[in-house]
Amino acid sequence: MANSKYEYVREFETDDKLLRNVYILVRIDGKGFHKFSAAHEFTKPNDIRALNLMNHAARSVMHELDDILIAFGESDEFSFLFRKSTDLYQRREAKIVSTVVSLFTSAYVYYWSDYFQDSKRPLYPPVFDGRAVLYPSEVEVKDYFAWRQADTHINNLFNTSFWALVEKGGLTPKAAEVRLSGTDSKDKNEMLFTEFNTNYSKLPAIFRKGSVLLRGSIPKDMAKDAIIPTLPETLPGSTYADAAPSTEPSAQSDGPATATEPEVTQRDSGGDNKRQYRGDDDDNDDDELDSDGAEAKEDDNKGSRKLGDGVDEKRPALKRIKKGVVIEHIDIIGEKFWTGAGAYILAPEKKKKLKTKK
Ligand SMILES: Nc1nc2c(ncn2[C@@H]2O[C@H](COP(=O)(O)OP(=O)(O)OP(=O)(O)O)[C@@H](O)[C@H]2O)c(=O)[nH]1
Ligand SMILES: [Mg+2]
Repeated sequence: MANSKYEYVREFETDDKLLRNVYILVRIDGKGFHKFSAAHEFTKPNDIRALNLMNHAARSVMHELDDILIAFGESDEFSFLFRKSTDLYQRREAKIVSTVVSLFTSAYVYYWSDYFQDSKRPLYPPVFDGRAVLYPSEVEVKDYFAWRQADTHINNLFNTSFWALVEKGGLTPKAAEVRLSGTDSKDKNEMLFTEFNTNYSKLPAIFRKGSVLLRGSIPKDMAKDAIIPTLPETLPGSTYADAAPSTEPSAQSDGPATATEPEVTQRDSGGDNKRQYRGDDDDNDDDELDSDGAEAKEDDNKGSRKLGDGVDEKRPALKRIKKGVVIEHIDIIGEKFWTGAGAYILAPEKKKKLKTKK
């Protein structure tokens, strides 16, 4: 296009390239989801439809952007970690963040009715914001994800306790808050177990641990936009303690166990965390191949992670697999994850010619 006299305005654009050779973490968060969740009658404290929809939208982002290594989601937020060497959009911050946010939001709306089956679309357009943070080393990356999962644990235990007191115990929101003030994790576990017959460690792992999206093996015939299977036992109307037990091997069979939870304790002082919601409502992997171009094949499940909620032993053997995005609800706090399922994330990067998308 020929230059025009107006073109000088381009000089006002600033360079927003992110530093090279450091991890790029993009976190998106729902705007005003306190209101959005109330307007759409999300079940409390966790709505499995909403969580699965978030996971679906995040999976769409990972399908589109190959350089995302792992994503972690809870509540109305998702974090995406890009490989250190990514050259996506020449590392221009605005393009990276806006693409992630836009893709996530459009997928959230696009797939809405697959999860909220009684409505065609949300009552109003949901909004997500986004930011990019740079992390120089593995230490910060591990601590970042530990921070988010600890947040999930703290908030979910609080919310589960709070709503048990309100919905089952008949307390007012204010009284429930007072009751929980000054309690730690152990106190809340004990209260749930003795007063509400709820073993917290047996609640579905998706609620307690959030969702971890990894690059892994999925069934050959699984479509890119496959609907994420719901935990049927958590629907409908089962807001907390009635939900079916998690089948993790580490879950304990009786007693108010805390052993499977990350080592985080927080004494509640009454209201410093917005995610602890207190009910004041009145105010392209489809044909992805291995690097050598061959379709991956396995005789059984050995050596591959499986899709789903960690209930591996109940799943049929995957005769034919391909690479895709696997959704797990596992501990990412601690070395076990980073040397096991997540080992590929921080492994030295293979030298390869990076694609540059514009
Ligand atoms: N009932 C219910 N509410 C949820 C669920 N997931 C998220 N929410 C709501 O979404 C909120 C997310 O927390 P925040 O991101 O801190 O709150 P926000 O209203 O989105 O505020 P901003 O992010 O600052 O715009 C929670 O406090 C809940 O009100 C869910 O599964 N069930
Ligand atoms: Mg929010």
